[in-house]
Amino acid sequence: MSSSAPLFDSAIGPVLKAQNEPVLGYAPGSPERAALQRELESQSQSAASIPLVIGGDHIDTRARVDLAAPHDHGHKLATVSQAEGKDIELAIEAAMKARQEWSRWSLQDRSAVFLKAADLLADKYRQRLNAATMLGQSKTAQQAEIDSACELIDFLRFNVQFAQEIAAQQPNSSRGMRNLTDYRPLEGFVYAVTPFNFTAIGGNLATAPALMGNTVIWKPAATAALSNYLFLRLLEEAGLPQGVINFVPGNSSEISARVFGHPDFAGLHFTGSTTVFDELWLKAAQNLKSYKSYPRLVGETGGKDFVLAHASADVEALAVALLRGAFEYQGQKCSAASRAYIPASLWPALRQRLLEDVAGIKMGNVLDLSNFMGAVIDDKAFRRIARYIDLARQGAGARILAGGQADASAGYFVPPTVVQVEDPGHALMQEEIFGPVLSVYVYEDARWADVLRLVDTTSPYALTGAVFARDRQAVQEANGALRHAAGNFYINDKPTGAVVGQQPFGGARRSGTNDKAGSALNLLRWVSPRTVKEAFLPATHYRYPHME
Ligand SMILES: NC(=O)c1ccc[n+]([C@@H]2O[C@H](COP(=O)([O-])OP(=O)(O)OC[C@H]3O[C@@H](n4cnc5c(N)ncnc54)[C@H](O)[C@@H]3O)[C@@H](O)[C@H]2O)c1
Ligand SMILES: N[C@@H](CCC=O)C(=O)O
Repeated sequence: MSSSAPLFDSAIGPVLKAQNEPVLGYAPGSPERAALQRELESQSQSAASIPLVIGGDHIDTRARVDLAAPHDHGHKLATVSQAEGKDIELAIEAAMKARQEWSRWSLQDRSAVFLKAADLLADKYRQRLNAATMLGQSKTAQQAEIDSACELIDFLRFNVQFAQEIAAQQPNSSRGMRNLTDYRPLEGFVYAVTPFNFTAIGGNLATAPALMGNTVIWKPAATAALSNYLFLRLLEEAGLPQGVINFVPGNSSEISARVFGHPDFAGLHFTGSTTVFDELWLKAAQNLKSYKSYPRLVGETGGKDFVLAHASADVEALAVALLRGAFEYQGQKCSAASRAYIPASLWPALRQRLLEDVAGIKMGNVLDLSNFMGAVIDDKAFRRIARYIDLARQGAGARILAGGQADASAGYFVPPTVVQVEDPGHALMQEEIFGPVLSVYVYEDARWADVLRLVDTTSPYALTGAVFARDRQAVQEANGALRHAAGNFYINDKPTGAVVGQQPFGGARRSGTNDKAGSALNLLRWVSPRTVKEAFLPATHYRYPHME
């Protein structure tokens, strides 16, 4: 990197308009299916070794943990190096060193790295990253394609567009002066702590601050290390300079203690559970006075996402939305439909159609592409979900209508489970389960207004939600009454599957800071703008006209 590179970009060329990456279908006989199957076979042959990546060095540590396939836990996929205290100090040093040059690169030059990364992912790396996501996180071909290929490519391309639009926003200048906004990166490093469930989210949390000129410490979820490390290698191939993103899998608490104790900590880019985000926020607060600047804390967290049906809803569309919304990726999307409110008049027809479809769902090893569902991520998740199913089985006021028999003998399999509850305040209607469990409350049609209040007040979260109605008045009422109940609100569609550039994603209340991943709003959190005024003809005496 040259130190004569420009300090900031005020002159930006025409903004490149991003397009969403088309989703491939993987139908039998298609070239993408054959390529994916070859890659799955190749990655299944032997266990990978995943190092730390600090300042461009790939470091194998003595402390390591094994990573297994969730759908076949006897199959070891990788051994993952574990960062310890001194590694974190080195990673922070590397980030601060790389910052000196990276923060001076022009936005155009930084953008080129991420645009090249998007192109590499759309082509050479597409099936490699999809296969790693399928094997490591137990996604089907469709679920991997919309995540590790399309959503991640979209994040990379749209963020470049949004960053350029931000840079082009400049203040007015009047005669005798010029004014500029210099979109500086934060003065320090950013800590990206990422979840297991979306390879795209991991990639975005690390790259969005980097695009804005920051350097990053990336702590991936242990169970997503295979796909996340492969993405880091892709970034290296795209030309990301050493030390800009430092990859440190390892013990979360130990890593966080070092990071939050460092005076150059400038921002947290987190996605995961509400409990962990609370913990990290408190750590930052405890250390606040030791930081150079007030850190930016961005966290997208849990959800208890609803589907509310009005008596005018289309039953077929509702049934499909519930099934896909609740059970795709085993219900492990923060956006997953988890509580449903169904009018009594529709329930008999809906129940029949939903249970018939659920009975036809195929679940199993994701190497078999005919499966609709794989396994949940690990033993801890399996046990948590099983506890909720037991609550439904044993507690009064709940009845299991489908599923319920979880089995962890070969992989962590939890079948799609539908529970009907009598009490709309049941724990199954309030708490995030993060598994394939859909709780249904059936209400009297005439109590629509009460149900709107119930949906709004039952759970502390406010991430996604959907209303199904053909009656326009009902749509309007739900849209108004549930304005603060979801950051992403859907009308006659499932509450999952937000697309970058189309439905910017994030929720409020206990679902996070709602900084909308994959939008300009998020990128603005990673800059600390400086206003520059230059006077061409500065005043040469201090007196004003009224003094004459
Ligand atoms: N709102 C969103 O956009 C969104 C998107 C995806 C997932 N999620 C949420 O994420 C959760 C599921 O993902 P998960 O199981 O990976 O979440 P998690 O909170 O268990 O883990 C998230 C990350 O935090 C790390 N972590 C855990 N304990 C930590 C600690 N004490 N200090 C520092 N880091 C720590 C984990 O290792 C992981 O990297 C769900 O609650 C889901 O709703 C939210
Ligand atoms: N874009 C995804 C985000 C899911 C989070 O886990 C969705 O909208 O379903």
